[in-house]
Amino acid sequence: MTPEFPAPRLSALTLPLSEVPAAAEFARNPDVRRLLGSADPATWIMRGKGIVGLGRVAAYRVRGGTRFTSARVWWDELRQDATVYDSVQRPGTGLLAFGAFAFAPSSTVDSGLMVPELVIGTDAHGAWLTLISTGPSEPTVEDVDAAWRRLVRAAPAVARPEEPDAAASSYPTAVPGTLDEQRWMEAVADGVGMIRAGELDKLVLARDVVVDTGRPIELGAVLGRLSERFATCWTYCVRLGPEQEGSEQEGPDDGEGAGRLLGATPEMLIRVHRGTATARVLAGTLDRQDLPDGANPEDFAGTELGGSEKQQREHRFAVDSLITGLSPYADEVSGGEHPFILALPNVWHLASDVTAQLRAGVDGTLPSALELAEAVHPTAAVCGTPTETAGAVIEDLERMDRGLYAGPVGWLDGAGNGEWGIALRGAVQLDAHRARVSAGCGIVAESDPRAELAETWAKLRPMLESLPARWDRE
Ligand SMILES: C=C(O[C@@H]1C=C(C(=O)O)C=C[C@H]1O)C(=O)O
Repeated sequence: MTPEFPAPRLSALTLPLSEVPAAAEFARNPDVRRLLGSADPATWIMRGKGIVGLGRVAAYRVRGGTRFTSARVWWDELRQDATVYDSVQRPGTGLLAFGAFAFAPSSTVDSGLMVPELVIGTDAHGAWLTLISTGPSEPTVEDVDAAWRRLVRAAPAVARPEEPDAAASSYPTAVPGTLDEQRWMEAVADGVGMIRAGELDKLVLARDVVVDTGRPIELGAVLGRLSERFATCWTYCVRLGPEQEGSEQEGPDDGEGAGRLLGATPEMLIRVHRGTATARVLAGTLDRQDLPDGANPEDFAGTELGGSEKQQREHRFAVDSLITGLSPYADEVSGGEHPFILALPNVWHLASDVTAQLRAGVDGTLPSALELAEAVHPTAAVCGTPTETAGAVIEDLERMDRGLYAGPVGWLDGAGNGEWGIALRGAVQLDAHRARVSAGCGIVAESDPRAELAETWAKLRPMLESLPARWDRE
């Protein structure tokens, strides 16, 4: 069921932020988190840098096994027909789309891309702004100014958590989604049995909970809180489109936010910047709440993760799957031999950074970030080994449609650059005050269902604690 959405003709104008009069105040401190008070932002933020998209001029939604290919065809057409004026020329400048893709080809949830009207980006070299409009005429600086005034609303102040960080391992406002805790642990036990029987090597099983915050979710505050607390993760947010199924037109925002995907992921599926691909593979987790009193955190994580044969093996499956997916596109793939420990506020992970120099294909062009995201998704960090078997077992045991959870989320530009994270540590908004939050764990032969359940709570915590965030208006 692939709806046909004609790609519109677009024009894009990218300027250094300093050349946009209306943005003069923002340009003095171009921390993109300051834009989070704006309506319906799309985000990709790490340490206050990254990309925020406001408004939208085009969107494409698709389902099924060809979701990546269809989206790429749509983007290629749109990009070839577009007129782009870009005096900055860096990854993320010029034409840009945010996107999210369902974990499974069988998902009944839409995947797709959406092109914002205004893009504000910052990287180590500076800040820029892109205005994207429909029609062939070149946008002017006056148009950019007008769009800024219309779309940008500064954040009120800092985001604060509404409730103190809960130390408990369960949350009264979170009710089980598809499987309750007991049935999910039974599914894990079944998975362990299949692994021990030699049917597969590794399996990632997830579960979902539904959170009701009791009043409208303050999106900007939630994103502000996530990006502040999980500064070394990528704070993502994208809403692919209006909620009417199969509609290609941008409808009025129903104000409910249904379908919006948001979170702060520590895992980079694939980043392409000027012909170099990089990935951060995670697998192997330790809850910080398990730190014994008086123990040294680094030593504890080093022993429990670095020194654990089970965790190292779990990790290796994930690295190998990434390298296998990437190798056909690269002359050389390096990294992953010596996993390091990534410390996050809630957990420690075993992590590997992998780098590849991309090779041009038969048509002489380098693969785009989206092409590579398709090639490497799903890695064994979120699916298992072997991939096909694990995918089928997941559907059977989890009994839920993962939707956008654990799928690629991120952005791409007109030159093929992009960053696609894995949509983890996130939620999908169900309506104004409810969200579905999902988390999973790698299962191997030695896995214990109760320990895996505790691990899901550790991974759910970032969202459960951030969803009630409010802007501090004092
Ligand atoms: C599946 C999730 O996380 C993944 C699984 C991990 C593990 O099993 O140790 C670690 C990081 C992620 O690759 C999740 O956060 O939901």
